[in-house]
Amino acid sequence: MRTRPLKVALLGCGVVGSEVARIMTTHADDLAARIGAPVELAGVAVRRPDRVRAGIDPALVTTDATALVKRGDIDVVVEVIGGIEPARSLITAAFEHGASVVSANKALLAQDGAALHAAAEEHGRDLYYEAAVAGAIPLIRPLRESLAGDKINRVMGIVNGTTNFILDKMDSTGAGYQEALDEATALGYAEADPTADVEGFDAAAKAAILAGIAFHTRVRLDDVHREGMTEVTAADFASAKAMGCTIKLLAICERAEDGASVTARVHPAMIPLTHPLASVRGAYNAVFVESDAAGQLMFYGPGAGGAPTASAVLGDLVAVCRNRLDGSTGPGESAYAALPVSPMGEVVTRYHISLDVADKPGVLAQVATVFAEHGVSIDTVRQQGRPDSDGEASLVVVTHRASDAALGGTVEALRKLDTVRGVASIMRVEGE
Ligand SMILES: NC(=O)C1=CN([C@@H]2O[C@H](COP(=O)(O)OP(=O)(O)OC[C@H]3O[C@@H](n4cnc5c(N)ncnc54)[C@H](O)[C@@H]3O)[C@@H](O)[C@H]2O)C=CC1
Ligand SMILES: N[C@@H](CC=O)C(=O)O
Ligand code: NA
Repeated sequence: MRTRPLKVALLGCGVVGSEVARIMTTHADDLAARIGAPVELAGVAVRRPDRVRAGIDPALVTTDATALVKRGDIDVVVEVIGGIEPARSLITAAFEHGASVVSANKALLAQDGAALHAAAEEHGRDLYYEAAVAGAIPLIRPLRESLAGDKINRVMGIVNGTTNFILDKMDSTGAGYQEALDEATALGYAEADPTADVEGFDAAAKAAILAGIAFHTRVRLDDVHREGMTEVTAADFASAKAMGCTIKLLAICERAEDGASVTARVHPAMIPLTHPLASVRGAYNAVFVESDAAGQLMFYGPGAGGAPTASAVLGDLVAVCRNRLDGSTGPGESAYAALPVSPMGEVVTRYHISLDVADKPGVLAQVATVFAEHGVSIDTVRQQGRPDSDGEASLVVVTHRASDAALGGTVEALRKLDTVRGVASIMRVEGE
């Protein structure tokens, strides 16, 4: 074993960073044995230097992250600050000054992954980010390496722990949205600003990363159709239950049937209780991968939280350190397929639409005609009168597979009917 240590700079010492530092210290001997050289925490960049950080030598702590990455003797920079800046400049400077980088920053990778990969390649260094998607779950490496010889057609999963925790609480305990969100924040699952979680930005960033790797195509955050989960109500859960379903915030990346394009989207969806994703509870994540040769694979585990995320960071750290010792680098970006990313209108799936309608003869026929005129085939219709609602009824329509554009046209036309008083909810139905 080499005795001269590999030097690691840690940027950020929050939920994830503090766990990375702890594991680096408590598992130092095992890490050294696995890498073939000791790894030394050479500096820790923080924003609040006065905070007491158990197990971290105060002499290592600095508020000058830029000076730390530019020191020249750093082998690996671990970026767990989050956000776009200063993380992007720090990572770029790290490559320029000879370090490889391990990051958990999905927001940055979804926005600027191509440029960062190019910078890593230019300087002959690694950029690894297993923790950026689905926390501890090994997913990026299996997609990039284990499935490199297969053709991936679909990646669908629950990739945000906070929203899964909230939806699960709302479904199983009847908790309110805010109560469930507060608990997720206290447990360290939610981002500093939970908007990123509940509005689907976090899952969309992960979908962009997954689609890019799965389809060997550059997919950016802006290419991902995104709907959050803040408008999911107790009534939606009741409708889902009536259909034998539950509601999950899903990230779905698909190759078109003709193979000529791809789509990536994040939105709440009903899935049957019999589907394996329905039983993913709490802050757990799970991702289904469908490929030509392997068939269906499922990856499951903790997708958020300090220690689980640090596990993925440490796995990358070991891999990157091994590469440094070998003088090699791991796989970089693979975007050779360069498939176009189609808009949401071209996505084909099933829909659950809940309408408030006038409870009088002929309404059902009128509604059915609108669906037919837009080429959307109805699977089931359920009507129920509402005793408290003065001549109104709820009409729940579940469609066969139709394009999002056709469904959009249908809903627009339905809203124009006098007998349709309102569209209470529209939800996609997946996993059947
Ligand atoms: N918490 C989780 O469950 C997961 C987090 N991640 C990602 O890991 C990264 C870190 O997340 P958390 O640890 O949860 O966030 P956090 O907010 O707990 O920690 C970030 C730390 O960086 C510090 N910081 C901010 N700007 C800095 C600067 N210029 N120099 C030095 N320190 C600075 C902050 O003071 C804070 O302590 C993010 O990219 C996040 O998306 C990824 C997977 C799961
Ligand atoms: N806020 C994220 C953390 C992991 O990426 C989540 O809740 O999944
Ligand atoms: Na992961």
